[in-house]
Amino acid sequence: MKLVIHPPVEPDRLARLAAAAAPMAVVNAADGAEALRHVPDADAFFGKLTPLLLAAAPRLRWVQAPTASLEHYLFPALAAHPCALTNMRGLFSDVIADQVMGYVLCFARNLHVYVLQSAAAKWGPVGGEAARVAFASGPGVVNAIDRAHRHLGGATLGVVGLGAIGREVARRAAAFGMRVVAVDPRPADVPAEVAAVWPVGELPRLLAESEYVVVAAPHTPRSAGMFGREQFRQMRRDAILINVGRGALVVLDDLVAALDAGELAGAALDVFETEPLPPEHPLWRMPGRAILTPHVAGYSPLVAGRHLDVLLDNVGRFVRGEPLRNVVDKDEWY
Ligand SMILES: NC(=O)C1=CN([C@@H]2O[C@H](COP(=O)(O)OP(=O)(O)OC[C@H]3O[C@@H](n4cnc5c(N)ncnc54)[C@H](O)[C@@H]3O)[C@@H](O)[C@H]2O)C=CC1
Ligand SMILES: O=C(O)C(=O)CO
Repeated sequence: MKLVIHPPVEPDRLARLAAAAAPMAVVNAADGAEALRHVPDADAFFGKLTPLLLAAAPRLRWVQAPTASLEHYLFPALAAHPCALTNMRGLFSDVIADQVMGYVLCFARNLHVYVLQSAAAKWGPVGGEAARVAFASGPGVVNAIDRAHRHLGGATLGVVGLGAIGREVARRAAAFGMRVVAVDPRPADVPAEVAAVWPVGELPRLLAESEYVVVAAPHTPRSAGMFGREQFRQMRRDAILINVGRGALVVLDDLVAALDAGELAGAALDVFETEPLPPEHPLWRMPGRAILTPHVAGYSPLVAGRHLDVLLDNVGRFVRGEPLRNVVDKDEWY
């Protein structure tokens, strides 16, 4: 048996992989040519399999993708191939959900605006001039400053894609007292904290009800462009869109137009149609309404170890003929 790795992994990871794979041979291919020389008798592949490599690998029974997302790894010939495909989903769900709650808290409490004001030594509550009053609220009086600062308790958060990330978001949001609803074509292990899960056709209902809409779905042919002007018009005018799934799901020109038209109140994006987001993009000039992070929601010191654990676990399972972890249902993607 043979496992081909390409692009190559670092020597310490290779040593651990080789130990887990024994007696399967492991080839850490330095370049595409070396990978192509070795795939004809490969049983397993880890890394970026290309259509050329797949066509040259008649014995392949397992492909492990190095990411959770598959738009750069899954192509029609691989989707039609009988080999098992596994991915890295679930490794960063907790830390991504933490970041989502960070966005939610920023918009609820204007923290991102106060960070900008702190840098400029500016005192002034969002929603009004309060230099004259220490605490603006009075008994029974709801003023503009009150209205500009939101309660999370009782607010509705809609999750689009109730997978590993979506479920962690749901648990955290519920802990803040939020009501959580979701759409997902194949919901599984739905947490008790989720009030309702609907099919994707019910997206307009989720958009109409949610103050916060969290996109945590993969980029598939069906989800591309899922959020355009029509969907923004279905959102509440005070809604915040949060995208930690994939950039291709949200049409950014439409988002900018919708923000300008006041069809929604703000957006927090970690992923973009084009990464890096070009410096001339209008979203960079919407402070207060847009929080932009450079595809970092999945980073933490724990993730590299979890990544290696999945790889070692799956290599061992493959050698022993046991069911693999994180098997992808290719029909779900194509
Ligand atoms: N921002 C970042 O750094 C990261 C982003 N991601 C992205 O998040 C995505 C989700 O990751 P996980 O939750 O771990 O994956 P997962 O596979 O556990 O969950 C994805 C969920 O989305 C659902 N889904 C599929 N198509 C849908 C659609 N059209 N509408 C609504 N739901 C749909 C699936 O049924 C599944 O329940 C990944 O595919 C990846 O693109 C993943 C890791 C890091
Ligand atoms: O694994 C993925 O899909 C990622 O986006 C990692 O950051």
